[in-house]
Amino acid sequence: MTTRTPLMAGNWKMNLNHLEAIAHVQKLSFALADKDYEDVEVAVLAPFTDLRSVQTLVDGDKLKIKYGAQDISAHDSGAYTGEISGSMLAKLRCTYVAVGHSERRQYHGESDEICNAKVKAAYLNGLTPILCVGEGLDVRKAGNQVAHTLAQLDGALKDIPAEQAETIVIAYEPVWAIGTGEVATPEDAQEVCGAIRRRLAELYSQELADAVRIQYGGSVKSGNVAAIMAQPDVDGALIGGAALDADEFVKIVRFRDQ
Ligand SMILES: O=C[C@H](O)COP(=O)(O)O
Repeated sequence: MTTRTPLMAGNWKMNLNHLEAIAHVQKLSFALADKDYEDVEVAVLAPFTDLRSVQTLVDGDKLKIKYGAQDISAHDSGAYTGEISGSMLAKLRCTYVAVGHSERRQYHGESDEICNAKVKAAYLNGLTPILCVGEGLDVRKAGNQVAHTLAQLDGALKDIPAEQAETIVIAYEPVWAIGTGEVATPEDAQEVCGAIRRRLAELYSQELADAVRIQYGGSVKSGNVAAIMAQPDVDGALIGGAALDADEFVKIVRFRDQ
């Protein structure tokens, strides 16, 4: 049986300037001990303007924490004002990049086609995409959460070969649970995460599906993380608000103690 190392990733969203980012990562690095990294991977997804500072700190202090960006351009380079390319992120030695977060889909009109292009841009530059999928409240109320989420998955993975897809991270984030304090029940999370894994097996292979990490995101806190992580198809969390509090984020990383 495949062992999947849980990935606890803090998505800072549009919070923490580069000075605050340094202080925050330092606080995390002091609080986290080597043993915390033994069976959990820890990452932060920082604003673009923080990444160079985070890189310098991580490199200089040889920290085990990984870092990445919250978005990536679908384009390689050129006249795309305001965009940040995958090669720029790779140059900053980012490991991860979020693709298709619901806030990008909602406020920036990102379609599954755009997400697909961004997943391709990430792989082209050696970055690991954290592909975000999940349904809104109306879809959930209609009971269509699985079909909706799998359609997003299919769209974003179009023409992505198995040798790339085997490293992807999928974050299931029901939109109605993001930043609302409204956490999905562990059973809600398992229902969709399990369906995502089964779809990966259909699209690729059971072996690949067993290797891919699927996170849950949406109002994750130290008080609810253990029950969510106890679900068989949940391999980590994408944490928003609670990741801005270093002490709380460390408790989430130590979910086995909660
Ligand atoms: O990327 C993180 C998610 O949007 C969850 O955010 P939240 O933990 O503030 O609900």
